[in-house]
Amino acid sequence: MASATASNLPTPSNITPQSPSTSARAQFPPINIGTRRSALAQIQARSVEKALKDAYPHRTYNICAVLAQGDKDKVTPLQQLSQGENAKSLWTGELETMLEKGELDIIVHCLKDMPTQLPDNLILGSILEREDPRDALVISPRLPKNTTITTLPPNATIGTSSIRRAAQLRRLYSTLQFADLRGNVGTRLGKLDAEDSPFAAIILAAAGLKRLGMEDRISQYLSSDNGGMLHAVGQGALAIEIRKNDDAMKEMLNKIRCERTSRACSSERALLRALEGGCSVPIGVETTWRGGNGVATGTETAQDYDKNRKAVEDSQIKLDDQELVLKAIVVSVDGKDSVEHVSVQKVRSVEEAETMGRDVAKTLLEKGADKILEKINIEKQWAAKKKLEEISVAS
Ligand SMILES: NCc1[nH]cc(CCC(=O)O)c1CC(=O)O
Repeated sequence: MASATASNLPTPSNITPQSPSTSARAQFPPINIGTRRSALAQIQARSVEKALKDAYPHRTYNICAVLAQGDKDKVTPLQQLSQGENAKSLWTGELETMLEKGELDIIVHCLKDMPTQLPDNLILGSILEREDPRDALVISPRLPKNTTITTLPPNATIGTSSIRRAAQLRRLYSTLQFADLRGNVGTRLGKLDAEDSPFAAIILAAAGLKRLGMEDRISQYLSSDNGGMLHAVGQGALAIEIRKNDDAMKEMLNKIRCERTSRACSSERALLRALEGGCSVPIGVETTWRGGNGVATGTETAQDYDKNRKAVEDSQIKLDDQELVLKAIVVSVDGKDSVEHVSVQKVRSVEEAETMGRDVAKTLLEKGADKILEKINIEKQWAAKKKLEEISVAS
């Protein structure tokens, strides 16, 4: 009889209790997640682990935090470190070797730190939803709380090792001074706050401060309409690097990617790739979305920024029908020469976004960015040559 047959089948009460996750855990090896060792890097890795866990709760995950070469050498100016063959793997070299060997399955990066060209057998597997991409002004605790980039004392020294940041600020605020400031976010804040600090303020990515829960240190959000600063390519977005042939991982990552961020950041990266800039070349960008019929967007004021961004993202207008606004600037190191361009366009895929980025690069070059970049490259070669001489004298 049907009922007798049915009662012979295993039911929840007569099988050995075993949750689906236990059996799956035995079946699948853990996913090894690589990251750098800073507090921020580890928070980022945990947020990716969480996103993966939510999407694939039956899998297990390990986070492996590795000390990068760029974190070890705190003396050589960044501009010189990013020279030659190994330039591109300064922050990611060790991790990439582990990924290639299969010791890791994914690496979590700040997209900003990822070179536009990856090793042959590795790819960018996924770009996650972007956090605030803007730069932020963080002032010394000795200055009045409402101090902004325009009300800093004359000749104030800004701590930053980013020539993109320094060049853009030199261009607009000629009295400001700049001094090298390296280390992870905590180190930089510590140097700003120290009794004998030479710095009146520093510039950091808002995303990093927000992820660290230190949003309250932000005195001013900088953007095209606020302080006249464009952020770095990919700033504020997390990216995952995987082995090119790891189809299973590609499939898994599809569940945690963000199409909007992928399109915006791909346009930025295509632009950078076409200009052949290394990480320290002064190229600033800003991508925002404009939602169809009159929905507000952009970067009108620091306060409106989040509101407008959310308004467009939550609007009924489909992503395909929204317009991507890509602003870009190339600045000479001294801030005296600059070329800007703004393009507004619907992009219906990552590929279309990349084409848009390349087109903007072409326009910038035609407008004179070629001369600015040429000069920077000559100066870089000089610095590299000097560094080589130093090394050969020392060894
Ligand atoms: N240069 C290091 C770096 N790489 C990414 C971030 C911030 C986080 C992000 O962009 O996602 C930072 C720190 C900073 O610039 O303040």
